[in-house]
Amino acid sequence: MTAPIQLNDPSLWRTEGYLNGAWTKGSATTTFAVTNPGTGEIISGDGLPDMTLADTQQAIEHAEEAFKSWKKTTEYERAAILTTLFKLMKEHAEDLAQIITVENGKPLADARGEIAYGASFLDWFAAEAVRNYGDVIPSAIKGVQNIVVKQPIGVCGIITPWNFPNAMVTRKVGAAIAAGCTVVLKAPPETPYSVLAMVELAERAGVPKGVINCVLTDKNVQEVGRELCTSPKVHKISFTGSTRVGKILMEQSSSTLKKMSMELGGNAPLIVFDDADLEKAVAGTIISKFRLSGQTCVCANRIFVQDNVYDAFAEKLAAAVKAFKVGNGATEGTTHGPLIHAAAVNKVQSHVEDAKAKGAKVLLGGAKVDGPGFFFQPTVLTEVPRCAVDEDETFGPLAALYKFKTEDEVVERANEAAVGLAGYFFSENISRINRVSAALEVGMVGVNTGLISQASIPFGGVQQSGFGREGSKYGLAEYQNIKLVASSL
Ligand SMILES: NC(=O)c1ccc[n+]([C@@H]2O[C@H](COP(=O)([O-])OP(=O)(O)OC[C@H]3O[C@@H](n4cnc5c(N)ncnc54)[C@H](O)[C@@H]3O)[C@@H](O)[C@H]2O)c1
Ligand SMILES: O=CCCC(=O)O
Repeated sequence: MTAPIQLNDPSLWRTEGYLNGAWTKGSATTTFAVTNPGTGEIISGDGLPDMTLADTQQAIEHAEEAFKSWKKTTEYERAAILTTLFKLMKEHAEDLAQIITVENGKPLADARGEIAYGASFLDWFAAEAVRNYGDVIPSAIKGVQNIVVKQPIGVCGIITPWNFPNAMVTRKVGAAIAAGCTVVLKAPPETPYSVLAMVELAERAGVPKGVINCVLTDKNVQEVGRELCTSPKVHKISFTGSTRVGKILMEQSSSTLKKMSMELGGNAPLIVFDDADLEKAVAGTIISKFRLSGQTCVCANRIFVQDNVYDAFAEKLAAAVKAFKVGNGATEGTTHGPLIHAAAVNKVQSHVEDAKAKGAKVLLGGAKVDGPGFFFQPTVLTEVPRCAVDEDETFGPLAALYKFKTEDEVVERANEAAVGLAGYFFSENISRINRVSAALEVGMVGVNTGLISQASIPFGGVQQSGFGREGSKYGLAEYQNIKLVASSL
């Protein structure tokens, strides 16, 4: 099938899975459709193959076979391939961004930003690969030398979400390749084309056959996931997605005691203290809350504002949100795109209705948008009481403003969530900045900023947001085993 959009390089629009260096439907007997959430139109023609359990088993075997030689490549060889892939991404950045927008819906400017972000992980891990240092440890046993080396863990099962269809792939696969691992990648059914385009570029960059394998499916996702988790040939699972699915994968992986990285859901608190610079706080809230129309795991979910600046902050925030241009991400000037599907729109609606029923006031928005595509009005609620938002991330464009009086009270509220991915606060008081940064029970804190994501930072959460860190100097270790070699001299 030809691409539904004009690409400079139409061969980036792949329509099959990828096993052992070959594009294939595998043993699929059915297909699944992909929808443009900005228009509601199906963009996948006759559909993509629903690959099967048998295809996954094959993919694992190919990855296991490829690992035998790939693990012996030098860090410099792997870094060179990652650098080539980085350059190819830059060269094809516009096509890759167009592909994201047509299947995910995000505005083109954001999609271009995601490609730059995604590419930065390849650049980062190319550099990390050649800094894969070991240790020499003083020995307590006379005549014995202790050397510690880091080795690739083996075949990795990688499961990525639709919200960053490109960057979640490069963040994981970049690290795996740098470490010397091979991978079986299960693409998200909502946004498979971005994943396939990256696999195509990886092939062009010289990634040998079997090192990256990609399974496509919607219908068989549970069987495919279970196989990745239970196969004794897979030594690592890296997952980004919901806490609900993360728990299933962890339970399934217990039979083989796999190493796991779990980047799960959040329910980020964002706190505006009365000593904040309100302009900074509004700008930070806009980026944190409304990035990708609220569909990032690090989006602010519960916005706590101190009582004596509450009205002023709410008014400024609503004025800024009113200026959004909501629409199809491919349309020039759109600042905020659709949600991924109708269920996502319904979830936002249910959170708004629940908050309203309990006493919240609608300052702006509050309703679905009629017409094609999956849109919800950017919404600001005030006087928000305890409600569904406290319990669950909305994953949509709803800014729920809670009022608080004291620092102690708000820190306790912020830490009530069972999850702990990101947290943000705004204050110009250095003592408070130190106290609150230390007190928030999250993996990542943004102070006077709503944007924290970069390749160089350890991305990840605590509690039910999962464990493991991606990117940064810690990211490579997720794909490595530490081995001691104690030798008699
Ligand atoms: N912490 C992070 O870095 C991060 C990043 C992005 C999204 N998320 C979280 O992901 C959620 C939104 O994404 P979603 O709704 O697509 O999540 P999801 O958990 O439903 O899906 C994520 C991926 O898991 C796959 N999947 C679903 N069920 C599976 C199963 N039984 N076995 C194997 N794979 C399965 C999906 O096909 C998809 O590829 C939110 O909770 C968000 O916070 C977290
Ligand atoms: O939504 C998850 C990832 C978002 C990010 O890396 O900033």
